Amino acid sequence: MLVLYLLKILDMEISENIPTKTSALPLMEAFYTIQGEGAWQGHAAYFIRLAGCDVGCVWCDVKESWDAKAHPVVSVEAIVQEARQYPCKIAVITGGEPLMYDLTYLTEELKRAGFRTHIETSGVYPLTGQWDWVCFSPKKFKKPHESIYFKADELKAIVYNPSDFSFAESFINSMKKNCKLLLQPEWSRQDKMMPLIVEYVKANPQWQVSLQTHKYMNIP
Ligand SMILES: C[S@@+](CC[C@H](N)C(=O)[O-])C[C@H]1O[C@@H](n2cnc3c(N)ncnc32)[C@H](O)[C@@H]1O
Ligand SMILES: Nc1nc2[nH]cc(C(=O)O)c2c(=O)[nH]1
Ligand code: SF4
Ligand SMILES: [Mg+2]
Repeated sequence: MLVLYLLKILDMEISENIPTKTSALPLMEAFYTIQGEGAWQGHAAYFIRLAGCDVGCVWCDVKESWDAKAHPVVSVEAIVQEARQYPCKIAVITGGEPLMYDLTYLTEELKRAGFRTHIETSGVYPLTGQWDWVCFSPKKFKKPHESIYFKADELKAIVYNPSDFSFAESFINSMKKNCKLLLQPEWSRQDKMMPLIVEYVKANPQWQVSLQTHKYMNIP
């Protein structure tokens, strides 16, 4: 009885100390551009790149984002205020790994400002926030959290070597029925992997090709 009472007090103290909303986030950069990848490729979008990632992909194209402490913590209000200056209706939250943070308040405020909310994630942390589009890009370096499978609208697998086709296939039975299936070559291995991806998609037409088109357009 006494033990239960102590546990209750402890629980109350802990819950009182947990902030109810994450009102500020480490921000590496935010920029207005064209979504270069995936199902929404070609649409104007405002990108919000949160800092911090512990997944450790050897080929990550934004390693400067990994150390959250190297970037300023910015209030959600300031992030959304900046976003509102642009005419697009899509806000893409990326990183780093954005799901390291509770994104409930950020997505509430973006929606209140009239944005569609899209996320780019490796899915290794539980999904928080209200999302109009979830791009799940699984990584061999860290196992995804199971909350991502049913929520993902797009599975975007990166092809760095031929074993990545079977890695990509290993997820499809867990995904919801209408989830888009995309294969994207790792940028530095494009020349080697592109012919394999083309043949794979021709033989397995449930998959589509995704390219990092912004890198060809020389835009952020
Ligand atoms: C930089 S990550 C940030 C979001 C999240 N951490 C993730 O990995 O999904 C954004 C997207 O770029 C992809 N990406 C990162 N480096 C890449 C590379 N060298 N070539 C191709 N795609 C890459 C990721 O797989 C992910 O889909
Ligand atoms: N233009 C553009 N499109 C993107 N799609 C996903 C990106 C990302 O880094 O998450 C990205 C990016 O960095 N730039
Ligand atoms: S999970 Fe995303 S941000 Fe983190 S290392 Fe991998 S590609 Fe980079
Ligand atoms: Mg990028």
